[in-house]
Amino acid sequence: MSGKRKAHSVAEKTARSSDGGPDSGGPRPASERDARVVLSNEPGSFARSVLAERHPALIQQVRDAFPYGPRQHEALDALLEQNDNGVIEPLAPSEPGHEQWSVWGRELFGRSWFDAPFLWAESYFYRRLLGAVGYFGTGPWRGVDPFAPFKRAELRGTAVDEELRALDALADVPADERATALLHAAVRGNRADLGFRVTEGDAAPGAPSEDLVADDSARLQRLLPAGAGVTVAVVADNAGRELIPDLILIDHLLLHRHAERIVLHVKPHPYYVSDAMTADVVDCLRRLADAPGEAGRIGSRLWDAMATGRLEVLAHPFFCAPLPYEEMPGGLRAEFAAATLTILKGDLNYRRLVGDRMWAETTPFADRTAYFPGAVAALRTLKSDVVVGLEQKTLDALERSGAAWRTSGTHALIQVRGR
Ligand SMILES: O=P(O)(O)OC[C@H]1O[C@](O)(CO)[C@@H](O)[C@@H]1O
Repeated sequence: MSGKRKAHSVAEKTARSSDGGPDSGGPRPASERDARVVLSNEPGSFARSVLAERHPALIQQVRDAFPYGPRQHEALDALLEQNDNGVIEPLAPSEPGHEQWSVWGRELFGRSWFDAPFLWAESYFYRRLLGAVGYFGTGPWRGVDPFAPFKRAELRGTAVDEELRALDALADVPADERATALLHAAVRGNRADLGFRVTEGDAAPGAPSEDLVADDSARLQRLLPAGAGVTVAVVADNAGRELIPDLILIDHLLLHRHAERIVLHVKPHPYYVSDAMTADVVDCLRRLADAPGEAGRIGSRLWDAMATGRLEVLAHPFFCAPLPYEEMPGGLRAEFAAATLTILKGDLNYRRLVGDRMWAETTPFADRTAYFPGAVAALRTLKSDVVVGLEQKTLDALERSGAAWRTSGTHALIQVRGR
């Protein structure tokens, strides 16, 4: 299927379905063939608001967070102008990734950002933002994460202190209850998304309303019985307040031998504001290890697990590619195939897993992920229009509620497909 997909032009890939619903409003297509790619050019759509509102706000936040020189300010001005009024320009031939992006963007350069697939446009925006601040350059700003101040502030915050203290109360509860609590904390952690907060106000975890629209947690637990001695892959999403509960869940899986080895996949460079890189894993491990009580014990166990190789961090370049997982390269496919279960965190990973299209919401999750090499679980807070695997009665109730349940971060899901 992926080979066939790749041969399609962007025009075919983005063809509209006959239902024409731009966003959450209209009925979704009945057939898979008709599900259209999410674009950002529909007035009033969520995708459009990300490009039109979040991206300019983000440029401003990054600009304010660093004492950049004239070169960076000019490049950020140019990116803002292009984002608002201009067309998509290719990377300069001297820029790292130029060749790769000229293939990925072949049919999109010269067009408006708003006409490109949403997934592509967001991904390229982050690549251009990093370019503008000199992240890939040869000068002194090379490798300086433009989102580090936001990630650091979050990690140092008192909310994290409270979340870590709460672990003391969990230390003595039976292992299966603890497992459920930690699983839900990892799902809820996905609400702590700094990108989401650029324009939404503080939508952090701890707020009420973690409403699961699908809950396959029992299936997930059956896939990882205690003592199984297997390898599990965890594809991380955000750093800080999301990665901390992810690491705590990882510790639980290792401690109770639900997994013998865990591979934690992170981004190779800054992405979608708060996405985790190796440096963020290190910061979170330090935060845990330096904490008193149970959090500190978890931190030192994880530190040891890194030393023995039971916990390994990988940063494959594909995680910053503007592509669905269906088009993952062979090496990464083999990694996932070797794992008994791959757990994908977050909204963006979900979009890439099922495909960033306006699927009928009741399309089975197992069908959309049949291509994935091995069992796969999605732990996600809903922050974009894409969703599959809902039961009709759940969907009806959500629609009747009148709430912006798809995009407001108030709802979450745990979906699992076995082998
Ligand atoms: O951090 P997460 O859960 O992947 O969420 C990122 C989400 O934020 C957005 O960039 C903007 O809301 C979405 O497009 C994206 O799916």
